[in-house]
Amino acid sequence: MSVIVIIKRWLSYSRNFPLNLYLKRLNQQPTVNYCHTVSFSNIQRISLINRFFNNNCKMYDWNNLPRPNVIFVLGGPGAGKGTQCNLISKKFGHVHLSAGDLLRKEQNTAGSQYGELIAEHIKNGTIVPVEITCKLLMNAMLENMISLAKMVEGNDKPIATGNFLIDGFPRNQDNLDGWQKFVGDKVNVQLVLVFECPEEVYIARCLKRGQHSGRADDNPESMKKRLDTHLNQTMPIVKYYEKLDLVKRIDSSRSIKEVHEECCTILQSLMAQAK
Ligand SMILES: Nc1ncnc2c1ncn2[C@@H]1O[C@H](COP(=O)(O)OP(=O)(O)OP(=O)(O)O)[C@@H](O)[C@H]1O
Ligand SMILES: Nc1ccn([C@H]2C[C@H](O)[C@@H](COP(=O)(O)O)O2)c(=O)n1
Repeated sequence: MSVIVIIKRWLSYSRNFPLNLYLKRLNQQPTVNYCHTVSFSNIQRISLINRFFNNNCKMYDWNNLPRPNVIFVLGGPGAGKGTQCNLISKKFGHVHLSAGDLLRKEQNTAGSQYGELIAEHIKNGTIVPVEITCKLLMNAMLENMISLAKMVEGNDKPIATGNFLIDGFPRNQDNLDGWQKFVGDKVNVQLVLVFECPEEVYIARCLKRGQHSGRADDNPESMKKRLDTHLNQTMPIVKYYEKLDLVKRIDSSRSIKEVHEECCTILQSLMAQAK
């Protein structure tokens, strides 16, 4: 290891000394460089994201990390977004972040100040304010970017770019506005995949899933509201991205395998263009 590399590592550590000390006190792994995967409690997450927003913590400034690629995944309730994201993620290595899953996790986190609010929105099929959802998404992206990034000797910046599938976002105008405000050009939105089925298929799938999912919204009452939200709030967002020529609509009433094959064709063509 050259002297320059040692000095760089020392500078990287000392620059983050207060944060490292803080994490050490909490028996957390200190964040010496970009290669560490760090797991934070909920309160630390919020504190870190605040630091990021205030741009106080250089370690977590996205300007120091490669600009990630994002594919948004939209579609009605039960369209198969989660199922297809899992398959894409296994085949192509994308990191799958589901806005709904992040919100449910936050809702179930003991002591979360947002728990009740999130529960109410989920039951009513309405959309949680973007400040909460965007913070959860950005924090999850940042954690993944830090663990994905690779420092190369002699290079000041890490090189590995994150490829993210963001499932169930942006769901309405508030989501879109918040995304533009907090994230904007920090990421490269490559594509919006939209999974579509006839309404009766959405309903049948969610009600069947409701027999074992334990979800508070897989019932006929919540389904009506979720479908209404999808039609009146999410579809205008799809139209917005259509004007930017970023949308691929996929008929997801077919078998899981058939839908996956179409996704693979789309992703392969995207990757060929990106080369
Ligand atoms: N192509 C398909 N054919 C039949 N069943 C499917 C298909 N895709 C998904 N499913 C089933 O439908 C249910 C809903 O799928 P999934 O959770 O992937 O949808 P989703 O769009 O992520 O739903 P939500 O937005 O409500 O979270 C699951 O039980 C899943 O196994
Ligand atoms: N951007 C989002 C995504 C989800 N929610 C809430 C409201 C949804 O009905 C619920 C379930 O999401 P799903 O698992 O179907 O993607 O979560 C939201 O408010 N904002």
